[in-house]
Amino acid sequence: MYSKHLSNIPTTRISPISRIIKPSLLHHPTSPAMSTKSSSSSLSCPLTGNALLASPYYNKGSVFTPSERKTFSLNGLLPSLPQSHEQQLSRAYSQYKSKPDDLSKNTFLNSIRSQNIILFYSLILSHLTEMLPIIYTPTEAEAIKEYSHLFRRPDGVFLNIEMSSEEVEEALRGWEKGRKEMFGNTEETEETRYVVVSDGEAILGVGDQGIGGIAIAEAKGVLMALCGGMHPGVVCPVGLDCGTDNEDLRGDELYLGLKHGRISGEKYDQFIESFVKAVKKLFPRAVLHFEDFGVMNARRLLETYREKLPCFNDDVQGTGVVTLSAIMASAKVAEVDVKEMRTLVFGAGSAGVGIADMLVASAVEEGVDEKEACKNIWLVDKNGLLLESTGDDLSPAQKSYAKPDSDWKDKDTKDLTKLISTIKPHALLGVSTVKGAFTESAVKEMAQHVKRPIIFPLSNPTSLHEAVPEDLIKWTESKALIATGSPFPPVEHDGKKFEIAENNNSVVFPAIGLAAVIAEVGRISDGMLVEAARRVADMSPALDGEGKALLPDVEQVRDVVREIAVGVVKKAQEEKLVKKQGVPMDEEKLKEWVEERMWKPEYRELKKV
Ligand SMILES: NC(=O)C1=CN([C@@H]2O[C@H](COP(=O)(O)OP(=O)(O)OC[C@H]3O[C@@H](n4cnc5c(N)ncnc54)[C@H](O)[C@@H]3O)[C@@H](O)[C@H]2O)C=CC1
Ligand SMILES: CC(=O)C(=O)O
Ligand SMILES: [Mg+2]
Repeated sequence: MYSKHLSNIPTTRISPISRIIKPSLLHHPTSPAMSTKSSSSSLSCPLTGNALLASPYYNKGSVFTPSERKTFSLNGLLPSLPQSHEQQLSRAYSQYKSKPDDLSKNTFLNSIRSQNIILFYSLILSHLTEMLPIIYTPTEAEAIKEYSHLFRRPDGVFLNIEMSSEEVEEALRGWEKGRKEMFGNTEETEETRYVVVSDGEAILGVGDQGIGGIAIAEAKGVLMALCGGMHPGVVCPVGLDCGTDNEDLRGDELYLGLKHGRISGEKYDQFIESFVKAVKKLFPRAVLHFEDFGVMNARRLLETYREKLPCFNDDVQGTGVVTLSAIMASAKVAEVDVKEMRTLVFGAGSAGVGIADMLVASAVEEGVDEKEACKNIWLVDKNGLLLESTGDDLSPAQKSYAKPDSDWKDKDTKDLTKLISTIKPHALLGVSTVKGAFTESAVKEMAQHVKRPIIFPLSNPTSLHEAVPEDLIKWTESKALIATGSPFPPVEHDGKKFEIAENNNSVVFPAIGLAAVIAEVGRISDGMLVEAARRVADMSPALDGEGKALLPDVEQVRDVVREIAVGVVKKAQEEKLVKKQGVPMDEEKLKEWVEERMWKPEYRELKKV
């Protein structure tokens, strides 16, 4: 299945650097980013001398050619001998390796990003499995906790709740002006196309990180370029500083954000409204990505803005999509019909309800009645199973899943093992941030009722996983079908190897974002999201044999992203949501069209403006 989708991609023009970067990333050495015209191999550069060396977008460091050194007044500003991109990568990699721990590696890579984006992205793409956990979960969570201590230079827009709507607009306008000055307004980076925003309240499982939350917006923006092929110059990270309830941060004299408690209610809503209005006004073709908002806001904001502009909540919808795809793949392996599956979601917060909703959306697409679909999903939160009697304490989104109390009279609604014994779920999904919550007794109970227990401990970072794969394999005698929120190495058991899929929204949001941007969709529909999940499930390696991962390997993320993006654009075409003119209808042509719009981190010859 996997190869069916990935085989017919033409391999063309392999540059020498293909020894380091996968050939599939080098198909279009001169590819444009967001433009419909193909660009020439050169790039117009408005800068010279030290200003050029200081620009991460044009800087090539030791790779500047003799003629570029002459044209751009660089002679004397660099050591004499020009080197190749490969040599530069090799030097950067040995510097990276010399760093003593993961956090220092994270700092090192971010420092490269602020010096030279081609080097940064090409280095990571050549060591994706090794470096993704350093720039993303789990290490990024540590970096965010230390944000105010590690801070060197800002990247993105810092907005705070005390700003008037005029000031919010002015700050975003200032960002756009600086961006245009930097790029000299080239065709491929004409305007901001993707805005990632976080208010820092629920960061990667490590809670309220205040203004440090801007770093998750940066990291997700980096993944948009790295995995999604969005030109890094059209991505705008935004941090919304609304105060913090994290006492440690407030007590830290180096903390860089507002030192009062979080402001909520009307003032918060007005602040968000002025931000979204300014985004719509200043970046009319942008897609807005919400990241790591608190449980009281994530869903609510998505519902408020979903019909007003193309926007997306990654924790709710991205997690929902990737989990749905792993469930679809597991269902094929376990030979159960997804529509009939019983699912217990442990942790009924943003991610938990998002997953439940995606399961329902997919069942509805298959013709199942929405209420019936909800009956097959049980949500458990810190006070136990969600019941109708808990009504007032439940959010509107949670209420659809609350079970009638009459069905649960005399039954335990709190203990996980007992819940499993009553529900007999096919799938158990953990998004609770409770380390070790999937105990041996709970897992063994599950394995008594279904042939292939589908168990996904998805909480991040790694230290918060509800169970570790090794135990799940042992407790179920290798029957469990597993996916985890952060990466895990394969498990060896009884002489067999079991690959563990990383079920992280990073596989899907770059594709959904890319598709939404290049096709200029009016909104992001449930149909588009379900199609994204189907595309990923069709590429599941687990369909090719026992022990293989449920989800595609991270090393193939670019190819996978392209396939998903094609599906999403096609669905948007069916639903008449595509505003961009001339988007091909034919699948093969569409594939090429998407590929041509994926930015790749390769040096281009610089020419004077
Ligand atoms: N793998 C992935 O792609 C993603 C993973 N996550 C992870 O999922 C976790 C949850 O994230 P969010 O939903 O955004 O947070 P959230 O705070 O909205 O939800 C967590 C929920 O777990 C509940 N909970 C706490 N203790 C519990 C207990 N003992 N039993 C049952 N439920 C309990 C909380 O009351 C809350 O409703 C985090 O660790 C996050 O990093 C989130 C998004 C994507
Ligand atoms: C992966 C992600 O978005 C989270 O853990 O919040
Ligand atoms: Mg998140």
